[in-house]
Amino acid sequence: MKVFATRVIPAEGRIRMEQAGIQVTEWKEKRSLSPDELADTLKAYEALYYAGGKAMNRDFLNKCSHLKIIALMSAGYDNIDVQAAKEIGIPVTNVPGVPSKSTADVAFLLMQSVARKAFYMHKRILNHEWGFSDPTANLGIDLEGKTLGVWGLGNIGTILARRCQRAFDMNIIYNNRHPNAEAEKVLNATYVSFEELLHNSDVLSVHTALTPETKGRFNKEVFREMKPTSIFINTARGGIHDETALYEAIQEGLIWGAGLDVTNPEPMSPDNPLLSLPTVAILPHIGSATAETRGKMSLLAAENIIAAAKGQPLPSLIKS
Ligand SMILES: NC(=O)C1=CN([C@@H]2O[C@H](COP(=O)(O)OP(=O)(O)OC[C@H]3O[C@@H](n4cnc5c(N)ncnc54)[C@H](O)[C@@H]3O)[C@@H](O)[C@H]2O)C=CC1
Ligand SMILES: O=C(O)C(=O)CO
Repeated sequence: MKVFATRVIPAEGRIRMEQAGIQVTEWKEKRSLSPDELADTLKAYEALYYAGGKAMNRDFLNKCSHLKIIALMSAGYDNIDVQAAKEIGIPVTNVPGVPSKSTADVAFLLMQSVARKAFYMHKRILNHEWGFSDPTANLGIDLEGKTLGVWGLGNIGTILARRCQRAFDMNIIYNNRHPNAEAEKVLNATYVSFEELLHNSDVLSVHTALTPETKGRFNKEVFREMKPTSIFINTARGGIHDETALYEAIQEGLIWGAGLDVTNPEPMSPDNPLLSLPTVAILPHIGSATAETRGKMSLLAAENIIAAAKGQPLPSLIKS
């Protein structure tokens, strides 16, 4: 089988495929191929190893109907029209659960960074503005004993909740499509309505997929319902929050601050006013970016390709 990868992929995954006799070609340029360029390129391949790039809509998928598999090297699959792929007959796989711990760690990092204005303090040092002598200056907020609200208590949200409980003895509330009895038992977490989540969270962390239902959900009206001392965290997808509304909400004191690993669009412009706020911490979508995790993600994507080449059941086929 001949596989085309949309980016240079971790060696673990590439070597695993090569050992299985699969020929892997990687797109090595920094710019992403346009959908038309990618569709043209794929005429010479039987499988797509998607490690990032442009969104794959029905029109694109129609042009690639010969593919035996599209293997995503991500847990999220909002970048592809899975329903269209199913109708066209292209199986799509992802890497569920593999990036969870590393991504929860980034949410954990962001909430502490916002609470203590860490990114802003770093910028001040670079600007020769050390000036800590005033005891009322540079004040952050403590997380100990506060309430973490998780929107979407799945793989990542559950790990974050456990981290917060162990490190800061935080109380856990959550809102999900369905109550999660197992998590409630392990975390002593309480299921609440979306409105209660907004009203009662000191830190509100978003962990739902980006879907038509979650898109743009965190708008000005929603931020208005949150505590003025609260921290908004999003490591899921930038499309879930409205960035202008988020900036205004912090400026107007509707919420205390925000930590984002995902923005809308990506990359975020360096001129975005959010970057100038003391209680904001922004990272360039590095949730899963550790050597260990990316290696494991690349391996599971490779295992899906190998299974497709052998005509075996796919380890992590997206069913919906
Ligand atoms: N920043 C990064 O590098 C990474 C980001 N992600 C993002 O994180 C998202 C979550 O990942 P996982 O925790 O593995 O997914 P998951 O599927 O295990 O958990 C998502 C949870 O959200 C709930 N949910 C979905 N729609 C909802 C709604 N409208 N209202 C309430 N709850 C809803 C689901 O029931 C589920 O419990 C992914 O979809 C992906 O977009 C994932 C990995 C890395
Ligand atoms: O896995 C995902 O969905 C990501 O966003 C990147 O790891």
